[in-house]
Amino acid sequence: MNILRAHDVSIAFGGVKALNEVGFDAIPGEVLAIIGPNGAGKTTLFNVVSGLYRPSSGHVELNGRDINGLPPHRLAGMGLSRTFQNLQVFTEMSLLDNVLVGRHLQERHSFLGDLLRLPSVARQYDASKSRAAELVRRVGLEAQTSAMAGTLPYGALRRLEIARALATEPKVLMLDEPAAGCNPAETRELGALIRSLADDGRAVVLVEHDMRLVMSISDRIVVLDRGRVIAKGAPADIRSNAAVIEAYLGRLGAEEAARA
Ligand SMILES: Nc1ncnc2c1ncn2[C@@H]1O[C@H](COP(=O)(O)OP(=O)(O)OP(=O)(O)O)[C@@H](O)[C@H]1O
Repeated sequence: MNILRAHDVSIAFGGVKALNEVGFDAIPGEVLAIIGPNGAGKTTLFNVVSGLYRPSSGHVELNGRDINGLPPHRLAGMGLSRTFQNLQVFTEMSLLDNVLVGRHLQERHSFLGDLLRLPSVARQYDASKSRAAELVRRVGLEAQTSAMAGTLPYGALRRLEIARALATEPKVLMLDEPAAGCNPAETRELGALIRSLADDGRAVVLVEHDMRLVMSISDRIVVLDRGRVIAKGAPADIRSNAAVIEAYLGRLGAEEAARA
């Protein structure tokens, strides 16, 4: 049932145990949110799962295969793709070219084939170009396909980033703070897009600080605090979970909130 599984993952930086036996499952068709206060370990978990860090213990499995220590480009080839908190778009390139760059990871062609300009390479390029245009359309940016990315408003850049991550045809899409910097209207549109990407059958895993967005699009939520999982469940359960409220507000704040 699950396509991505983290099992008892731990990692430390110097004396700081950033993750302590953390686990979760991601399921096709679902949005799984990873939340927690600042410094809880969310980004570190993303970095472990997407191949940037190797855990000191525990395992990450993609489609039942142990992927510990595999580099991001190998993971992309196996169906896992991610975005970053800081936008990674090329502002001097068109939207289409930005997505084509992401697509490049997916293609197989030889240096010699490129050099000789083989018809098969040209055909592959045409197919990639039309798929890239389709993905630009999929994220709602078709009117700007040929525009320079740098001319877009912030919310559109966030969508472009998602189109680029989709270019490797992932089955697992990991989004690191997809709504960071967006205004409320852009955030709502992004939420609808993210939900629809999961509804298409992908497993979507996201780290996000905007609780309204998280609560409205997630099927399940994992809450981290100081490197540990303190709660897992549906949005309604998480919203009323005492340990979660305390992690966010502190014990005194939680008591005040309960009295209010
Ligand atoms: N490369 C690193 N070197 C040393 N310490 C690190 C490193 N990366 C993370 N940490 C530490 O690990 C802990 C978890 O950090 P992490 O960035 O994963 O938290 P986070 O939940 O993503 O926080 P935020 O919401 O602020 O982005 C923090 O104490 C942080 O200082």
